[in-house]
Amino acid sequence: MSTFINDNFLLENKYAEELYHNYSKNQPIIDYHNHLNPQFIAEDKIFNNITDVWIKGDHYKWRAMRTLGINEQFVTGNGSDKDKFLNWAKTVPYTMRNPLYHWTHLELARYFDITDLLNEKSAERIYEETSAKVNSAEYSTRNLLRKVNAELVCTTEDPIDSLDFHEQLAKSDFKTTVSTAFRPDKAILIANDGYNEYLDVLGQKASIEINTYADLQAALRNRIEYFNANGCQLCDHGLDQIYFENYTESEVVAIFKKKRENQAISNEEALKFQSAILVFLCETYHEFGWVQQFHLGALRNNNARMHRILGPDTGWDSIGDYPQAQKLSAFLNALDSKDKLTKTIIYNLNPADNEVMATMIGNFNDGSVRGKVQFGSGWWFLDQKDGMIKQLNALSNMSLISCFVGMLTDSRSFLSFPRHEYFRRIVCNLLGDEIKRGELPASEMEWIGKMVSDISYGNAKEYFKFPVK
Ligand SMILES: O=C(O)[C@@H](O)[C@H](O)[C@H](O)C(=O)CO
Repeated sequence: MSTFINDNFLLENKYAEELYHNYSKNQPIIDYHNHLNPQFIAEDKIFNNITDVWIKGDHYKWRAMRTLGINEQFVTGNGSDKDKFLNWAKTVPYTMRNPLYHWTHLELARYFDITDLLNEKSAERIYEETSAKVNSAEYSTRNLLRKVNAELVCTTEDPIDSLDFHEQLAKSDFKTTVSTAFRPDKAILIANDGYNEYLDVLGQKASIEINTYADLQAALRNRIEYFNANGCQLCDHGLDQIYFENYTESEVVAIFKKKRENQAISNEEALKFQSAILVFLCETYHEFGWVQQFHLGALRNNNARMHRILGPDTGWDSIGDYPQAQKLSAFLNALDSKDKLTKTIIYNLNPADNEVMATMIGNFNDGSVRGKVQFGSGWWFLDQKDGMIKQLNALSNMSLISCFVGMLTDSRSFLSFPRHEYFRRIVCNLLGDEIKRGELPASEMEWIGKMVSDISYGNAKEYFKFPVK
């Protein structure tokens, strides 16, 4: 057995080991937010090689390779898949203390039973060994999900997307439920390039010509009904901050009219519109009983040159320093005041906002639902050991970690599910460490084990109430 990724990886004492092995390890995975491609699952795609399934689409790896000085040709460019892998292998030893180092070796161990370290020396052999397996029926997309005991995966779709693959999967005998999250940010961000062109497509999909603000609301509602009819129970927003400006309905109607007439709108007008449409959407989510997610604080597409070449979500984003508390509080209060605040998960990208979020959720946990408003797991740059521990500590210190719905991969790769194991080991070690130090009673192992089991699976099961196939 490798001395590195072994059965007690990240577990520093017997209490942590007992909590992980007896109460967490075997819990199924509910991956309630990711960016996986549902077509690959529906068609049960067999990947060409390890690069195809493990490096393509993974901007975490891309950033590390670029930082090491690897030419873009071997990151996202026209380099061969094998050369891209060899360059990734060369990079791995330099990722020590970045979560990629742990994730890489966890994934090689869990999917391929490879416990050797990945580096230039082992690269060729590991490429051949993993690629031969990946390019086989045993490693088809559905089998990759079966290997990790995934009970449910929730992809992320735009209102204009078709859910044909989700419909196909719902009718299939594939045991893993494949749901979706409704992500309408493109309909909100009125100042973005291509906004009117996007609305034209949205109108076609909803069979509603979008000329007025009321038309836009009708089209979005139409698509929410379509998503809901296909089992969607979740939405997702990735915004720099919550928008909550004072506006009147007539102002918003006039602003939208100006936009549809291709007139310039001011930043203030854009914020008024974004505030109004976001409230409309959230009131509709409440009507449909959905869970709403807000990913707040990313500073996106910072490298204009590379954004022009590669587009969004390709590794050129970073942590923003937007103010969050005041607008978020006013926004949640406005919905709560009308009894239209649905179950909500808030994720921050700036760790300076951890305590803001951990205390904010308490303002609207009104006793109506257990854990109604959640502080989401460490996201993006924070979904590593340090970031997860900080989020868990803030949540423990200022709310109830026992009601936490736990981990999600937020990933674009079908080999990322050991991130759930990574998270579960960290949770068990945090609690095990406090038991060892006498800060939690060792007499309550069963109770603490139940907490761990709930955070690993049971709380998400109860909170989302996804239908089980
Ligand atoms: O929700 C987002 O916008 C981010 O999660 C984004 O998708 C990012 O590319 C990501 O995958 C972070 O894990």
